[in-house]
Amino acid sequence: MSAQVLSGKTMSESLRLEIASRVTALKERGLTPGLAVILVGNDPASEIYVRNKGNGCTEVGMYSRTINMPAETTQEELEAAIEELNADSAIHGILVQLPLPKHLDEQAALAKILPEKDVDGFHLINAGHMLTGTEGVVACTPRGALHMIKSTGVNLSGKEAVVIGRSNIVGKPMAMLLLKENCTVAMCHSRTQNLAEHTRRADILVAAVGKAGFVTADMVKPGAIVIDVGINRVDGKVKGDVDYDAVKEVAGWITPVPGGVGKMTITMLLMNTVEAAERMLK
Ligand SMILES: NC(=O)C1=CN([C@@H]2O[C@H](COP(=O)(O)OP(=O)(O)OC[C@H]3O[C@@H](n4cnc5c(N)ncnc54)[C@H](OP(=O)(O)O)[C@@H]3O)[C@@H](O)[C@H]2O)C=CC1
Ligand SMILES: Nc1nc(=O)c2c([nH]1)NC[C@@H]1CN(c3ccc(C(=O)N[C@@H](CCC(=O)O)C(=O)O)cc3)C=[N+]21
Ligand SMILES: [Mg+2]
Repeated sequence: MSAQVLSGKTMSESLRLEIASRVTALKERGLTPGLAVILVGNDPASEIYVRNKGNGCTEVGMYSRTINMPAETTQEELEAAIEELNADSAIHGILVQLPLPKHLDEQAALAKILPEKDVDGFHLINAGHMLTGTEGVVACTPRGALHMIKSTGVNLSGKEAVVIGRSNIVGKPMAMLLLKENCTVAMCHSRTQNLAEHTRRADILVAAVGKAGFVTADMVKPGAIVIDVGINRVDGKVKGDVDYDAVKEVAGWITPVPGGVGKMTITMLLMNTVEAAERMLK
């Protein structure tokens, strides 16, 4: 038996129709939702992501702006660009593409974004909402991944969830969302001993490691929900963190790369932006 494929493309199509109709409703009230992306330097992977975001905005009728800044931009210049977008009434969502060049302070830059315009959910206020389970902006990748997990219809309460990776942008918020769904959650990382013993217990396994083909079939419990967050460039192709062909013979559900979590991340970014615009009309 081969796993059911959870298509981020198919799920995004219906979600983007819903987003587009909410954009239309806002436009009828005189407000066009706007998303601004700040890109410092020219990392090729970031440029693909920025392009996909721009196309997504066009697809749902949103306004999109990309601010390209040179690699040698100073902290003061970056923060001034953020402040300008905070004050701009055409902009409802601000995203600072990470990672920033090494000389820049990421946390200080994120702290400058108005929490209401922080559509990434990376500001400390939104990170705090995530930790306390109160209402705030939920980070796009974990939000998209949870949507895919829920689409299986499996009752998550009491299930074993294992997240590999503990970054602030993926692993940690993903673990918090699964905890909120009453999963028993383990967060694994590079210091974890006997990783496969943890992953083999997982009813829900999320891989956010950044290593192509890292999760092999022997690490997966038969019938598990396997969510592949990884985006790795291998010989010019995009590959996930999961050894897809082998794992799909063991898992119950699996997400492809591309066309999986990455697609949903963009969709949830559009969702967070339309929600930010709606809050401004309330
Ligand atoms: N699909 C999407 O929308 C998105 C995809 N990504 C992709 O997801 C992946 C992860 O991204 P991100 O969280 O930012 O990456 P980071 O590099 O910030 O984090 C990687 C995590 O993996 C852990 N790790 C590394 N090696 C091992 C190992 N051998 N065993 C167990 N754990 C290990 C690290 O542990 P430690 O903390 O101990 O160092 C760390 O917690 C990347 O491929 C990235 O491109 C990222 C964002 C969005
Ligand atoms: N402030 C900030 N927020 C982020 O959310 C953020 C970030 N910085 N830095 C980089 C990572 C990476 N990330 C991706 C999102 C979507 C795709 C994506 O669109 N993937 C498609 C296309 C992949 C392809 O090019 O083929 C897919 O998987 O189908 C990829 C990668 C967001 N991140
Ligand atoms: Mg990182």
